[in-house]
Amino acid sequence: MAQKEALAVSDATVEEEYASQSKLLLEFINIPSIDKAWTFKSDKGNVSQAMVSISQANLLANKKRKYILSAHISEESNHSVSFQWATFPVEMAGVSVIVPSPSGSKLLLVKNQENGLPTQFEIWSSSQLQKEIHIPQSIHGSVYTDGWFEGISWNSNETRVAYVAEEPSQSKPVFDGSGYKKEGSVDKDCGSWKGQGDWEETWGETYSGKRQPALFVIDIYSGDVRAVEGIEKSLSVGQVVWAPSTQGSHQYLVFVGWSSETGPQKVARKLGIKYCYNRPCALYTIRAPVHEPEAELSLKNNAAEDFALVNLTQGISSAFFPVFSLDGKFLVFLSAKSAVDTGVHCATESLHRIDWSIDGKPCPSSNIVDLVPVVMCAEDGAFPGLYCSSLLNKPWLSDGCTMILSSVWGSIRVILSVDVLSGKVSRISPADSCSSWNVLTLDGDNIIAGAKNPFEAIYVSSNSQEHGSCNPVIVILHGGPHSVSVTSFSKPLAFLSSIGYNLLIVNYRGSLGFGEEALQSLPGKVGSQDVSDVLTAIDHAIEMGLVDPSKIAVLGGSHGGFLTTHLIGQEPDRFAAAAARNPVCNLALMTGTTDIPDWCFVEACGTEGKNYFTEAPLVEHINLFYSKSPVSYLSKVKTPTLFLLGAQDLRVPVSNGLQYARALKEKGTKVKIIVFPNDVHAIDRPQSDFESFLNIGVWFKKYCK
Ligand SMILES: CC(=O)N[C@@H](C)C(=O)N[C@@H](C)C(=O)O
Repeated sequence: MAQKEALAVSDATVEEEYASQSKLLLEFINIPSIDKAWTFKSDKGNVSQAMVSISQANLLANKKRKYILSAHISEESNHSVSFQWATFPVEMAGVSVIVPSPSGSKLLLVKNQENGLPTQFEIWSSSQLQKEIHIPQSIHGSVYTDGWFEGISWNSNETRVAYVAEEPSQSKPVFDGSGYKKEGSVDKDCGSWKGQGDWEETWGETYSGKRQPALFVIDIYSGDVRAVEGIEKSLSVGQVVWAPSTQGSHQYLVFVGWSSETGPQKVARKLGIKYCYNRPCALYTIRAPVHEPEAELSLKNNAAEDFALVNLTQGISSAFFPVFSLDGKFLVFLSAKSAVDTGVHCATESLHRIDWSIDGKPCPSSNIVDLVPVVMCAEDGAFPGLYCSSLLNKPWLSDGCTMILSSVWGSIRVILSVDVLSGKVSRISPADSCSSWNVLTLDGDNIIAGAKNPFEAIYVSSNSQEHGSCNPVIVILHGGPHSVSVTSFSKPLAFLSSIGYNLLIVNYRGSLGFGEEALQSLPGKVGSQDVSDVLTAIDHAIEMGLVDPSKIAVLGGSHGGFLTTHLIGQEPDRFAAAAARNPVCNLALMTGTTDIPDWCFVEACGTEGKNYFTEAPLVEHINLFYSKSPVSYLSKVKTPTLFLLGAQDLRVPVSNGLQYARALKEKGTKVKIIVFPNDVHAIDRPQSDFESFLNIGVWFKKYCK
């Protein structure tokens, strides 16, 4: 009876915790995020216009609401800049992506639609809709707006747009009561059905069901869409831009191609590409198709080699994010050659230049100039190398040779300038600022931005310590493992801080932002070096009086979940509570089910693992994977652990977390499992994000007060 009463009291407390924390969490979830920004020149010299694309969670619809907010930017005589924001934002319902034309006089809106409906292109002028074009699925599927294959580019005279979209679907076999119906048979009786046809490989996590990305060009006046021909079938394409051209000369496109047939593994398989910069890729150029009525004429007047595909970066294993200089004289691009060559999924990048001849034909033997090399080990806080997740499409200052970008430097995202003639890199954001800076866009020469240790940790105090005693701490561990937590605002972390937790965010060795040597020190030592770095950071914080050793919780996703489950197994008395989002718990199970089996080999065996990778692992590798996994320490775990799992995760399939959680349950450890049936690896659909962090907050309040 007494036990029943105690249970009822604890249930009521938990209910209250859910009610009060959910109100607070909603406040954070509703904070809008800035996604992109553009600026436009105005007639008045010191004034320009800004357009900012913002998104906000719409929990009821379980989608993101997108809207646009505009501003006038004026530069005063003392060079200070002020923004006059429009009174209200305007919602962009149903819009997948917006792309202003180079002069700013036209705006392209792309609306991808579901259920096989045509993709809609809308061209707007400053006052009205000028043209609406519907592109049926027989021409192409959805336009790619994923930030990786994505590329939508206006030509310089603003008559055509090149873009990346899903190739049209393959025809499916048709059967009826008497068997197979031959293709093209027109008999439309109701006793037939469509079969599945051949299974097609995809690029894995977040690309499930997506068809191969292919190149198209649309004439915005006639609405005529042309597929770009001459690109081999095995090449997935993305990030297209128009090459500069002079009047009368042919127009070329430059784009990135990822082959699914080559690569170090020599397998005809597309391996997962999301968060994986180690997939070989190159820059290509090809002549843009011409539209009616010139098309037929042009074909007659040209030799076949004029239309041939040219690989511009044969000498380097990776080339992406192509950007032409303002004068068109050079093409700058990023490379993840270190990731490709070592097999580590994300590594230090390098920046390169190709000198471009506007009049001549592009050639495969272009000289690649190394501008910013990979930095192995930065001395005394010096530049650690490039870690950029994107480039602006117009990153140039008015001198035409200074490029502005943001990159990670230690645990901080900084703004850098790079002189693309000399390769000189300078840090622009203040060296004494602990804040992370992200470049949104440039307005002339103004930058519009949102605000000898081998590893670092960021300590966030919830600022409510009573009588010298510490609030409980949550150790936060990023995934990857080659990724990084920077000092920027994070809604879920702000929420956890607001409910009374201090945060210890550890960038263990292997993180981005500290040079290539520290990054490459981890593969082969996962589950030991990274675990010991985290323990060192915790001990250091305890010594500094920042952490009470009896009140430590740990939270991590993916490889951060690997560390979370390793820590509660290797140090069973240290952690009062744990939460793991799509954790890697058993590499031996993961290798046969993930979209990146090569990752298991490289992280467990070291960069040599790249050469051992096979779809049919040897038993010695399976044994090694098991011994390096949290599952091998499972019998020691005592910490109450919450599991948040996305059932559609192709990266760390749900079976990894479920197997481990069920095994903990079997041995009597306190476990709570929430599976989100429609979520992928990131668990970031608004309702799932909300439910995840609410449960993390309540779980920690219950077990780590
Ligand atoms: C390369 C990769 O995706 N690794 C996963 C195991 C992982 O840790 N992913 C990171 C990006 C994450 O935070 O989800």
